[in-house]
Amino acid sequence: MIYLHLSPGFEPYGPSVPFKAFTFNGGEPHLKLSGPLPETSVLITTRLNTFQDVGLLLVATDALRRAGAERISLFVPYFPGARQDRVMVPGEPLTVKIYADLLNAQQYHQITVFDPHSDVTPALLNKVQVVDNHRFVEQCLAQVGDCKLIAPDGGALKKIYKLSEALGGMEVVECSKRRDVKTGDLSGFLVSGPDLQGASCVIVDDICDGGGTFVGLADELKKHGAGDLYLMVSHGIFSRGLEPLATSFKRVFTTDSIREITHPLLNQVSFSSFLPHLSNQ
Ligand SMILES: O=P(O)(O)OC[C@H]1O[C@@H](O)[C@H](O)[C@@H]1O
Repeated sequence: MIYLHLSPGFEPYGPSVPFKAFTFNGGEPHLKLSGPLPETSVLITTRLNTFQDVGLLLVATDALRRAGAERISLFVPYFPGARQDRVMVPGEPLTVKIYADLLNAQQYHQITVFDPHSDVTPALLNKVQVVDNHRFVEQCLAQVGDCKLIAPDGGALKKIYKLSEALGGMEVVECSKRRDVKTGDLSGFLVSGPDLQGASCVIVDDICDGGGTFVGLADELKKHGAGDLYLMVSHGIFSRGLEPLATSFKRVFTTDSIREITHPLLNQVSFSSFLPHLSNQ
């Protein structure tokens, strides 16, 4: 097995394929392998945040096949469009299916995704392997100590109970989002379950985008007497930066599935530490 790392930061574990990638002045992605392939089995690792990233992946896949690769697998920790996994109102696209169809057409030997937003992503992909968040959360919890797991909404419950079981039965606090009946906008949270007085709490979710969900939930947990608050999200988009989270959370944990970030509030776990476990796929 050899690697082709399309995104910086997913450090090679074992031999990797040298290549040069660039974008033509007109905006088209291009890539050239720097020599013959030493092996026919290749694992491509990549971040896919934009259609441009997908374009580079497709040209890389084609270049590998033309160079003799027979078994190409893909590791794409953050699956793009995964939140647009249903058409809520007429006129919307089903974005996750567009990406899934494009990748399925490449006939990868296996596609590995990390903690996808919902079951729709793996359902749409052929030959998919899902890496759950258990190892990531366990690694982060070692730095936090005794705490309760917070499920931010009903959709997160199934996953968080599996996580709790994997971690030896950690206590789960169930929360649910309250929405304005007219606009559907988030208006607050309901927190139910054990006494939180002075307890350290860890909110676990798949994605932090703007962070509004978690700041709102943190406020509610504080009203219930919670102690130190931590946030663990598999995919850190942080579209408003980390600052809005700084007053609510003692520490934020994420992976480098979206990009590499350095911030005093943040602990970032690199996928380079997970890649060894994928090398036999
Ligand atoms: O409040 P922000 O960070 O924008 O959004 C994060 C929430 O939006 C959902 O898709 C995620 O699963 C998470 O619950």
